[in-house]
Order: sequence, then C-alpha cells, then structure tokens
Amino acid sequence: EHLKIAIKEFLLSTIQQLSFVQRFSDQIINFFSPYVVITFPEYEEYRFNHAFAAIDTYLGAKAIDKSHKLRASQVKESKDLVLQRDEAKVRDVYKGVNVWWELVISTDGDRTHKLTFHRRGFEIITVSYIKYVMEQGRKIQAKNKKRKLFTNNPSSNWDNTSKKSLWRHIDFEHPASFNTLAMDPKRKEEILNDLEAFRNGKDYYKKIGKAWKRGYLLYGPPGTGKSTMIASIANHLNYSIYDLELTAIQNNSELRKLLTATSSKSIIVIEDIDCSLDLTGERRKIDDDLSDKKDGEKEQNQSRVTLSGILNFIDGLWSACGQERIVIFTTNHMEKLDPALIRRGRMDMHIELSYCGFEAFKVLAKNYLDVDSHPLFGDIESLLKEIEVTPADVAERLMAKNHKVDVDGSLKDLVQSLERKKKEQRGDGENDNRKKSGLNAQLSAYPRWNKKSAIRKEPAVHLTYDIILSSVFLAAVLLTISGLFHFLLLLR
Ligand SMILES: Nc1ncnc2c1ncn2[C@@H]1O[C@H](COP(=O)(O)OP(=O)(O)OP(=O)(O)O)[C@@H](O)[C@H]1O
Ligand SMILES: [Mg+2]
Repeated sequence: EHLKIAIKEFLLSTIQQLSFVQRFSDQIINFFSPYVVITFPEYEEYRFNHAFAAIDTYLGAKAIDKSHKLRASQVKESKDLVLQRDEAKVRDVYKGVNVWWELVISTDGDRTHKLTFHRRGFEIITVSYIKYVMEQGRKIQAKNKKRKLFTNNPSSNWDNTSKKSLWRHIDFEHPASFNTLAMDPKRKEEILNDLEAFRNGKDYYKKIGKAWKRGYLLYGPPGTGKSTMIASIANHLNYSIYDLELTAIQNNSELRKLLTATSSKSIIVIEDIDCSLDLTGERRKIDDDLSDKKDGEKEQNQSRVTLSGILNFIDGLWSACGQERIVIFTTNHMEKLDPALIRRGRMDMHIELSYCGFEAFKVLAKNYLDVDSHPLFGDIESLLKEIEVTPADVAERLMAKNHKVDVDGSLKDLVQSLERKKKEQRGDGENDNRKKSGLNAQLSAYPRWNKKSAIRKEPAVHLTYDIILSSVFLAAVLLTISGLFHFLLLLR
C-alpha cells in the first residue's frame, strides 16, 4: 500500500516537473521563434467579438473546393444551401506571405481563432491582411444574412435593461424588385445608379466628411408604388427595414433611443410623414392651445415628437450614430410638408411616383402577361395620356383570373375600364368645374386621396364657394333677426 502511494506521488511530481519544463521550453522557443501568433477569442469579457465571426465566415468560405470536410447550412428557406469549410486548420497565402489559421477549443468550450505567421510578414499581416479578412467575412455575412422587417414597440412596453425590447421583427420576404416596379425606365435607372453609388461610397463619404447615409422622399398618390419601391430598395441592397411608427413614441428622446438601437446597412422608413405628426411646426400647436383648451389637451396626449427632433435625427449629430443607413419618408401630400424637412441635403433625392404612364404600363404588361406589344397597346397609350390611373389599378386589371393568363381578355378589360374612367372624369368636369383644380380632379377620382390627411389646405375654388355660401347664410340670419326686432318694436 505504502509503495503504491509513493509511486503515485513520484509520478505526479514528475508530471508537474515535466509540464514546468515544457512551459519553460515553450517560452524559450517562443523567444527565439520567428513566428508570431495572434488570437481572436469568440468572447471578450462576456462580450461577443465580431472579429471572430467575420474570420469564421471568411475561413468557412475559403477554397471549399480543396477541402475534405464541409458543413452545410440554409439560413432561409428561399436561400440557397451554403457550404462551408469545416476544418480546424486552414492555410492561407496573402501577398506571398504564408499564414496558418487554427481553431482552438478550450476544455470549457471557449473557441479562439489562432493566426500564425512568420515575423517577416508582420507589416503586411497586421496592416492589411487582417483588414482584408474582416471585410471579406462581412461581405459574405451580408450576402447570407436574413433580412428583417422591424417595427417599434410602443414606448410603454420598453424594458430599460435591454435594447431588444425597442423593436420587434419578422423575416422580410417581400418579393418586390426593381424589375417588376412599373415606372419610367430612365428614372428607375437614375435611382439604381444613386443606390449603387451610395453602397460603394464608404471612402467618398469619409473624404467629404459626411455621415454615410442618404435620404429619399417618395411622394405621390396612393397606389403608385411607394411602399413597393421601399421593398425593392431593401431587396436590391440586401438591407433590413426599420418601419418607424412615430405615433407609438412620446418624445424626441425616445426617438433617439430607437435610432441608436438600429443596425447599420438598414433602411429607416417613416410612412405618411404628413399624417404621423403635425410637422407643419410648433406655432400651430400654440395657437390651438390658446384658442381651444380641449384641443390642446388632445394634442398633449398625442405624440410629442417634434419637427426639430426629426430634423436632428436626419442630419444633426445624432444622425452619425451608425453608418450605411438610408432614410425614407413617404407622403401623399408633398405640399403639406415643412420646407425645412424637404430641403435638398436633408432628403437627398425626391422621387415622384405618379399615375401610370405608357412606359410604366409596358413594365406591368411584361410582368403580368409576358407581352412586349399588342394591337391594343396603341389605344391604351392614348387613354393613359388622357386619364389618371394608378399602377395599382392597372395591375389589378392585368392580374390573371384563376391563375390563367389571358392576354387578349385582360387587355380588353383594361381598355374598357380605362374608357369608363375617362367618361367618369369627363362627367365630373361637366357637372361642376372642379376640374380647374388639379387636386380636386384627383379627389373625385381617388377617394382614398382624401382619407389619410389630418390637416389639409383647402383649394381656392372650394374656399370661394364656402365664403359665398356663408355670407348668404349670415345675411339671411341678420335679416331674420332684424325682422324679428322690427316686429317686436311694432308690437310695443
Ligand atoms: N409602380 C408600381 N409597379 C408595380 N406595382 C405597383 C406599382 N404601384 C403599385 N403597384 C401595385 O399596387 C399595390 C399597392 O402599391 P403600394 O402599396 O406600393 O402603393 P403606395 O404608393 O405605397 O400607396 P399608399 O400611399 O396608399 O401607401 C402593390 O401591391 C403593387 O402590386
Ligand atoms: Mg404605402
């Protein structure tokens, strides 16, 4: 028994000495070794190390055709299967310098990427190779990433400890694309070029000293494709969308909180900006408060995000938090927006989405019916010149009934409906002279145009009518009162 214990102790102390010797020899070798090692742990003090993820993706995608061991994954049903290299050791060559990557997993399961290279290549590796690996990794990540559609939770439901409670999301799977978007091809090309310049503009924005972001204002009547265009932009750039609901937040500081919680490579959207807020300024609010207290209270309960809060978010200091962002506002009433909001430089590009022209119709015909020309195209072209009809209405007519495409039937149906609309619009013009005002013509043809607005400027024709009517009414009332007065006097 004693002997057993003695042998055990002897073995243990030998092992300890050996490991001490090994550690010592490691240090000596390291001291004289011409190799340098850099480690990239997955977690750094409980915080995720993004460099680790980028390296992982880069190595996973590297020379998979030469690998013997692969890993397959599909992040989204509609996406392709992604094959990744699944090896612990990978050799790479950069500008003639050999490097070795090794994935080291500790007994606790902590993972670390270890990069080894010869001291000779120190400059090249530390200055440009690592940067190159990060960029490539992020590019591949962006390509494979799931896009999301975020909406802000009402601020009353926010949990102060976590940023996650501010936005909720679902996978974004809208099928819209620029190919299927019906609009003038030249304008479409312009927008695509602008987006491309923005996407590749990192260095340019840095050079001119501007935050890397761009603002688009989409305006036009309902059903002309504003929301569809936002979806197309997101699909084209592979960005996520943050759909900001201003009425769910109380004030500017909540707005800032929401914005700091958005990620880069994203589109921040405020739909119907004219209705979400009274952005025509603070003055109106004060006037209302003075004249009618009840109305004032009502406004207090509504959103208190102000124009200046929004402006700050677009191009104040707060806008620079995070990079590579697109801000999109949509509106049906361009004329109602405060000029400060839409001046150039704030909203870099104003894009009008308008009624369906012939060029836009041709895109729809190609998408829905797969035709480039047809004997009825001539009629349709001249009808579209005369009347105002939205792409949504045209698309509705061209949609296949029971999934059967019937080119002649659909086009005939469209011509008939356009002719009906033409008669209606003419009828309106003859019945009253509303046609004089462009806005009124749209009002009668598209009832929805009217619905969304909260505050509207009355058109001039309308105003004159109102003034005459109310003067006649006032005169009648005055006459009646004075008549009564006289009658009373006579009685006395
Ligand atoms: N330019 C277009 N190209 C292709 N389809 C369109 C276009 N405009 C409208 N549509 C079709 O009409 C439908 C409604 O369009 P969309 O929701 O984009 O209109 P909108 O301009 O956002 O309207 P609103 O102002 O009411 O929000 C879409 O589902 C789309 O299929
Ligand atoms: Mg819309």
